[in-house]
Amino acid sequence: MIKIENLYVEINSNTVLEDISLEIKKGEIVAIVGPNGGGKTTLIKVILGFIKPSKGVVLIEGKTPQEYVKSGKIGYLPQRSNYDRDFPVSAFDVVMFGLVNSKLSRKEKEKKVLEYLRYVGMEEFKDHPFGKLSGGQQQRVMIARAVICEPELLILDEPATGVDVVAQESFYEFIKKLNKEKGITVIMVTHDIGAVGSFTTKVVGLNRKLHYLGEYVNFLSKESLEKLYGSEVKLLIHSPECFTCQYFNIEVKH
Ligand SMILES: Nc1ncnc2c1ncn2[C@@H]1O[C@H](COP(=O)(O)OP(=O)(O)OP(=O)(O)O)[C@@H](O)[C@H]1O
Repeated sequence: MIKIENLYVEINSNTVLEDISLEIKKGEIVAIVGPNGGGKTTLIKVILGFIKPSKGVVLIEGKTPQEYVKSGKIGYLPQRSNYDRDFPVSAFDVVMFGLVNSKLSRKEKEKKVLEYLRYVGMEEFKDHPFGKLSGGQQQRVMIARAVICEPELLILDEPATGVDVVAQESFYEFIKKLNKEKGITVIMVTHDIGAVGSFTTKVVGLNRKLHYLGEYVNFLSKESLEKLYGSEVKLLIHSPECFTCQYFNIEVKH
């Protein structure tokens, strides 16, 4: 679905991405990880057609990102901001914004908004002021807005920032469900590789260059982590039940 070849991006004469080549197939869930300033957001902005590469090729379904974006097949959830708690829009209105370019009638749009609010488990909050919802609830509403136009590709930039651990878990479950039921390809920038690793098909480790491309289980080796984050990296294990512990047969002592 996405083909990136020898991509270079320069911003203010600084090379932010250097010689990146990778492919993403339809139906994958891809995690982009790496240290702060490593170029993760820049890479997704290139895929979204917001930033033009200085060199290299980026094709989505054989089209340039700019052409592909015009087809309306990308849903995008930018990095979470602190929404104004008094901003007078309801959860319903926020999801409706996702249909701004749709040719459906008003009635059809309303029906679809309710359907998507139900899908993300937020129908009962439809008339709630968006700013007064919790962080996890706001993210669900924002996801409904990003997917209501039925995209083929969903791009999420640190979607679980500021969302508590329990809400994060159900949020990631929802992403998996979207991928499975609607066949949406998902690209996600994240700092919490431990939480998403078990269901990603591919990990992209970025620190200006492509330091890692492959499966999550191999990513967790000391070498690949040090290569990406430097020699001081420490692996923090969350609980004995976590996927990482089970996979590597790590015993957790309290
Ligand atoms: N508009 C800009 N003007 C100047 N420099 C920029 C701009 N956008 C990005 N950069 C630089 O490009 C580099 C990569 O930034 P980017 O936001 O892609 O990193 P990131 O991996 O997403 O970081 P983080 O994890 O902190 O969100 C950084 O050094 C950043 O300072």
